[in-house]
Order: sequence, then C-alpha cells, then structure tokens
Amino acid sequence: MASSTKDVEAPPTLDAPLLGSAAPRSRLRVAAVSLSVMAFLLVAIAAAVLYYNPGGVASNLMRLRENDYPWTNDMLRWQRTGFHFQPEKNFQADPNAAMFYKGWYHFFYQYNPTGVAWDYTISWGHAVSKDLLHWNYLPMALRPDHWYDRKGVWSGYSTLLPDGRIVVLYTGGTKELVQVQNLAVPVNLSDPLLLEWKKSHVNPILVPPPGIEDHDFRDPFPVWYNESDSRWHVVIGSKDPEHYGIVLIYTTKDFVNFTLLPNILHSTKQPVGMLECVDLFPVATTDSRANQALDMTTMRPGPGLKYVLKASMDDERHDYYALGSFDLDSFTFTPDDETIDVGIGLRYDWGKFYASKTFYDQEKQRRVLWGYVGEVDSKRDDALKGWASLQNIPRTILFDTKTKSNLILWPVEEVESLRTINKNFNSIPLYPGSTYQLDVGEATQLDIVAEFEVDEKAIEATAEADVTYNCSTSGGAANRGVLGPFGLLVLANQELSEQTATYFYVSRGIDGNLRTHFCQDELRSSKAGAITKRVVGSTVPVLHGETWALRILVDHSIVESFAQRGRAVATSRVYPTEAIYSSARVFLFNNATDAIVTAKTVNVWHINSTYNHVFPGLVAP
Ligand SMILES: OC[C@H]1O[C@@](CO)(OC[C@@]2(O[C@H]3O[C@H](CO)[C@@H](O)[C@H](O)[C@H]3O)O[C@H](CO)[C@@H](O)[C@@H]2O)[C@@H](O)[C@@H]1O
Repeated sequence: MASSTKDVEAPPTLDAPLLGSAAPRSRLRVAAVSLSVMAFLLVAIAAAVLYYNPGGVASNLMRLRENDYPWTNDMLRWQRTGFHFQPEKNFQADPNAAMFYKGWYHFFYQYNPTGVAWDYTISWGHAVSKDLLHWNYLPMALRPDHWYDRKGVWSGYSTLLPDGRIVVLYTGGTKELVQVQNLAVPVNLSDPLLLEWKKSHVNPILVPPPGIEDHDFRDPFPVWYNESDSRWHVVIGSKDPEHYGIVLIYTTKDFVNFTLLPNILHSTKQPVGMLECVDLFPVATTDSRANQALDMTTMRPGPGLKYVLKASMDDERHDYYALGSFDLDSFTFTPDDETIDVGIGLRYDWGKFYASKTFYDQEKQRRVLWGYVGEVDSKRDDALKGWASLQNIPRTILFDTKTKSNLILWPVEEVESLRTINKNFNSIPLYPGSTYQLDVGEATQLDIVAEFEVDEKAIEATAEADVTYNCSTSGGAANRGVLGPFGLLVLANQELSEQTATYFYVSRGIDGNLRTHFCQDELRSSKAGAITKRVVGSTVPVLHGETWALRILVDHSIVESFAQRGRAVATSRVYPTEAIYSSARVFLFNNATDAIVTAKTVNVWHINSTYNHVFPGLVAP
C-alpha cells in the first residue's frame, strides 16, 4: 500500500520560450510587441476577474507558478464542506464565543467580509442555529468603524450576565495598531436574533497598562463573577519582557470602570510567548458529576473539581491546555504538573486547529469547544475557491475519569442525527502489509467508528524498544514497525496514490510498557503541490483491556479524528485531486511487519449535508 507521493508535472508557464529558430529583427520586434500586448491583456483580464469576482474561479486566466495545480471548478467546488460551519465566501477565523439565547445558539466569529485572508477589515460575523449544525447567517455584529477599532474588531467574548443582560468585550486595533479593549451590547434584548449591536460611547474601556507592549494585550474574557461583591474578573492574554506568557486580571462591576489586580492568573513555566484567546473553566473529576458541565462564572473551586487553563500560542500557533487548580483568594491557576504547563504539554488537537474557545451551554448542561481550522493550501488557491478556513464540528469537553490525566473531546451528539446509511463490518483480519477496502459507496461525508485488536502473541513477542518513534518525524503510514501502523485510509483513490492515513503505531518503551502513538499522515493527501503536508499526532493512553479505538469525521477537505474516545484529536485539511466525488474510497490497513490486527467492529455512516444560508428574509452579511 505504501507508494510514494508522485508530484504532478507543472503545466507550461507563460514564460516558456515561444520562438524556435532565429527570425529577422523586424519580425522579432513585431512579435515582441504583440506578445507584450497579449501578456498585458491576459494579466489585466485576470486581475479584473479576481477584483470583480473574488469568489469566482479564474484558473484559466491566472499565471501558473511552478507548484501551482491546475484546479478545475469541479475540484474546487468539491472542497467546500457538507456539514461544517462556513460562510458563503471570504475569510473566517477565531470563534468569538457562542451562547444559547432565547432558543437560538448564537455563534460569533472573526470574519473578513472583503477577502480570503486576514486584514484590517476583520469584523465579527454572526450566525444562529437550533442544533449547532444548521446555520443561518445574520448581518455582521461588529465592524471596524471607530478610531479604537479602525484596524479591526478582533477577538473577545460574549457573556450572558446573571441579570439577563449580554455584554461583548473585544479587542480593537487602533489606527496606530495599539491593542485596546472595547465594550458592545445588543440594542434590543427582546430580539432572539440579537440583530443590532451598539458600541459603548466610553470605548476604549482599557488600554495597555504600564509594562505591557501595545501589541501584547488582547482577547478579553469575563471569566468569573463574585456574587459576594458583584465583581466580574476579566482576563486578558499577554507576555512579559522575558517572553513568558502571562494572563492579566481586571475586576469590574459595570464593564466600564476596571481595576488591574497586582497579581497575575498565571505565568507560563517556559518562555512560550504571547498567549492568545485565553480560556479558563472547571471540569468535574468524579464519575457522578463528570457528565455535568460546569459554568465557570458561578462554580466555586471545591472538591471534585479541576480547572483547565487554555491558551493559543502565537509563536507556534497551537492550542495548549493544562489541568490544575484555581485559587479564588489569590486568583491564580497552578498546573498539576509544571512539566506539562500551558504551551509545552497537552494540546486540544494535534493537527490544524487554533484560537479556540469554549462556552457553557446551559440548555444541555455541557461545555462546548470551537476552534478554527485554517487552510494549508496557497493564497492563490484560496482566491480561486473564494473562501478560506473552517470551524471544527463543536466538541464537548469532559475530564477523563479513567486516565485522570487528560480531557475528553467528542463531537456534539447532534452530529449523530445527521447519520444516514450505515455499513457495519465485523472481525476483519488485517494481515501484515495489507489493505481492505470498505465498500461504502461515495466516501466524502462520513462518520466512521472503528475498534482494533492486536494479536496478543505478537505483542508478547515484541521485545524491540522503539522509544524514538514520533508521528511528525516518522515518515508516516509507509514506515513499518513490528506492531504498526494500522488504521484507516480516507479520501483515498482506488490505487491509494492519494490517501489520508489515520492510524495507531504501537511500540514498547524501555520500561517494557506498550506506548501507543496516534497519527494522521497528510503526506499523500493530495497530488497537488503548494500544500503543507505533515504527519501530526501524539501518544495516547490505551488502558489495560481496551481496544484501539478511532472515530473519524470526513467532510470533503477536512478530516477530524478522535483516538480512544476523544483522549487525543487530530484535524487535517486535505485537498485531494483524484479521491473526490464518487472516486473517494475508504480502506482499512495494517502496515505492521509482524502482527495481525483485527478490525473488531467498523461502523461507517454517511452524513447528511446541513445548510449554511442567510436567515430567511434577511440580506446577506
Ligand atoms: O483577528 C485577530 C484575532 O486573532 C488572533 C488569534 O487568531 O490573533 C491573530 C493575529 O494575526 C495573525 O493571525 C491571522 C489569522 O488569524 C493571520 O492571518 C495574520 O497574518 C496574523 O498576523 O492578529 C493580530 C494582528 O495581526 C496578531 O497580533 C495575531 O497574531 C487574536 O489574538 C486576535 O484577537
């Protein structure tokens, strides 16, 4: 199954020599002039098409560079997802919190209404849903239209106050690119859609305090409400002069007057840089309460609780979390284990996933996580598609009461209501070096749940200590070991020359214990160049007696994979050129050299498409 990536030959560029033998000077001059005119016209037409129709496809007119792939309209159209949230066109990024209000889930997100990349017109997009899956776009909630947000309405948070009011705190980029904090509120609280928003006339409500750089002060988040003195605690991410990430704390009663506390919530143990989109929330650690999510704003620290501090690392652009304790008196977070503090330990997702935030869903008493999944193709390809970035399928968050060392992230239960045709496979033996095609028809929108067992005798016979294995440096699914890799190939063509592999690689450590690596290999996900392709993943705990379990959501250009029922997650953006439409297949594989792996059960559901459309009767945002 292991064939190497074959790069598609680049089509000839307009620079290719057009003249063969020597020609008279006058003819050359005429030819040169005509060529220049033609070239100028082509460039002008291409520029005009892109300017007036940024969402359109201009593949025939654009100048192809060496690595550019000659996408067709059909190929690009296929990359749009079927059941993920995405705006009709242009660029989206950070989820700016969500809330359940008067029967609707409201979702706010960083949105550039004018192009397919981030720029200073970045605004707050707004959409509502009844089920977190079918979305109605509303007019944008906030645009950059004041001096204090002239260079963008950046990230922040919307909070439902105990008295029923709603406040939005957000960072504005001023004309001079100073990061300031601003306040906005809905105009009409009786409107379930919260269509109109007004910014406070006292904005900005906060400017960078002494000692904090103008560009290191962003993403405010009202984290805690102290009922005894009616004060809110608002945290803001930053970094200190030694490059350690820090979280500042302000208190306020009215979201207009703020007091900076002398202490900080947390300073990272390593110099990991600026902390973006900080989040802090409790999780229940006992079985009886594990299924209840807890509202940070009212839940006091106490027995049976742990706290999660999460930050997005601006330096490396990954979302890290740490488990620890929270002391209300000193208002500090202390990680349980300093060696896996924020920025150096656990991650929500080992693939492409950033700037996430959670919200407490009081309707279903759960904590829900959203992050944005950016593009890894070229800016040119985004321009051709007319859109860029996705939001992941919202995930519930719980503490793992079995391992007691990590969170469990799992797609919200509503996704299961989209499942249609189900194919079930049982007890399929996978011999070393084999693949097995799952006959499921068109394999572009799937929910796959699989459990594997590894031959006990092979495990016992494996003495080899493979301590250096690491998903990202392993070379991917083609690299064979005694007990792995084994798993699934999704968005694969029949020849397997295009495939995204999600798999386990089991090895023995020097302590004699088994270690399981959970990886996602994008190296052969597309024959197109100009795409970042990596092998992502981490180790994942597999407890005694457990099978190796995978769940994979496939939705055109996004693959979200969950190992061991959500202990580790990896998300990839992929851009197949052949494994699309009815040519997309799914396979089981075992590339171990010495172990027979059994696919104990595999359930494959087709997933219905959802809608993302303008709210009926309203105009496009
Ligand atoms: O949109 C601003 C908010 O986004 C955050 C976290 O994503 O900061 C991002 C940041 O800009 C970078 O991210 C862009 C994509 O999200 C990227 O396209 C751009 O080129 C990057 O500069 O925004 C500010 C301003 O540029 C920069 O300091 C960040 O790295 C969040 O912290 C912001 O509130």
